[in-house]
Amino acid sequence: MLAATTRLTHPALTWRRNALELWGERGIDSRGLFYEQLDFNGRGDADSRRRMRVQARQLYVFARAESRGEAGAAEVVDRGFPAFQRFCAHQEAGWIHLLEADGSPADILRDTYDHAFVLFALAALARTASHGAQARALAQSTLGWLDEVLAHEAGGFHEGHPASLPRRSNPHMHLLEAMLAWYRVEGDRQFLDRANIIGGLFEKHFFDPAHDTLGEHFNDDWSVVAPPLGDSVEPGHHFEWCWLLVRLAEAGGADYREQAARLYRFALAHGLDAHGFAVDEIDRDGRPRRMSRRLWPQTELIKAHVAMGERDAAETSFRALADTYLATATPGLWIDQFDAAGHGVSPVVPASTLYHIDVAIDELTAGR
Ligand SMILES: O=P(O)(O)OC[C@H]1O[C@@H](O)[C@@H](O)[C@@H](O)[C@@H]1O
Repeated sequence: MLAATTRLTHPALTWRRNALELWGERGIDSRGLFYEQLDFNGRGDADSRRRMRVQARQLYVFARAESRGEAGAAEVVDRGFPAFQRFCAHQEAGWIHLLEADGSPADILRDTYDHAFVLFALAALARTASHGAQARALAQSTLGWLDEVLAHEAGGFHEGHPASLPRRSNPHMHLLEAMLAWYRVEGDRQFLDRANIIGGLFEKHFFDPAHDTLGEHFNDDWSVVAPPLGDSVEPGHHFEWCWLLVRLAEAGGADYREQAARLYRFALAHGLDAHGFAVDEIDRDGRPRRMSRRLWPQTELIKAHVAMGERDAAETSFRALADTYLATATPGLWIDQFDAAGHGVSPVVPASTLYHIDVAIDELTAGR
């Protein structure tokens, strides 16, 4: 049974403990592989294929919980980390994209976005007592392989190996997140340098100063692809980049806080619905496209509020999130998606909801 050993002063911490208890008990199978999803009664789906990125995200969450001293988390990590290495490692190098339910490889694509989450999880594992050395060694080989095989001659990284188009800003955003996490753990300048390089890509290619928007999809040479992909704006990504760019500057890296504020303001002005929830997609003129609203853009909204120093707004957004997205049947479950009319449309709870909520709660409660 997972139980908090710290005092729970913010309601968000109680909700996180509920989530950790549930996912720690029900969200991992006898082999140590995490389920993709639970149903609203908290039952895992043994027949689903398993995406590597979900395994990495769950490992991140439980490694962080172990470092905070939450009872039971270390056991989950002790089961999950060896299984991750056994099932997800590619036989040559890197990490495969997808597993069959029986654990055999279903897609051996090595995807850059996925690898960002491997590095992010390894940074959290590096802080644990028993897995630090192994996590450091794996991060070193993963980064080396990324540089060797996935680096693109026009800067940044290919989408994956084998390479595909369009290229996206999104994997680079999560690599920035991972490099900042490693810099926090090691204090080693190479990680800040890597984070700065991604910041440079943001400034040069991803940020559109004519619109104050973030580009999502690009050709090989970083030119923006044609609409509709080329002018798609995801408010959630505006908030997520805003948060990370502020953290980059605070870590002593390059300072893109002005652009971060412009992304934030654009998404606040055009990317929220009448209830203040972040919608899934608009265009670069601020016109609505997909007015559904997943959970993750809401967690990014909270992180961006915190990064911008808007504490009251962060608390208000978190309360609205809890009022609407917390599932009532089983404590610890969060609804993943509502349609434009406000009807819950996710029939199950994806495991990644735990990661999205966990990072937002860390930000909301830091220093409180
Ligand atoms: O669909 P899941 O796996 O929950 O991910 C949800 C979202 O996470 C965010 O951090 C971004 O990377 C998004 O591009 C992604 O769509």
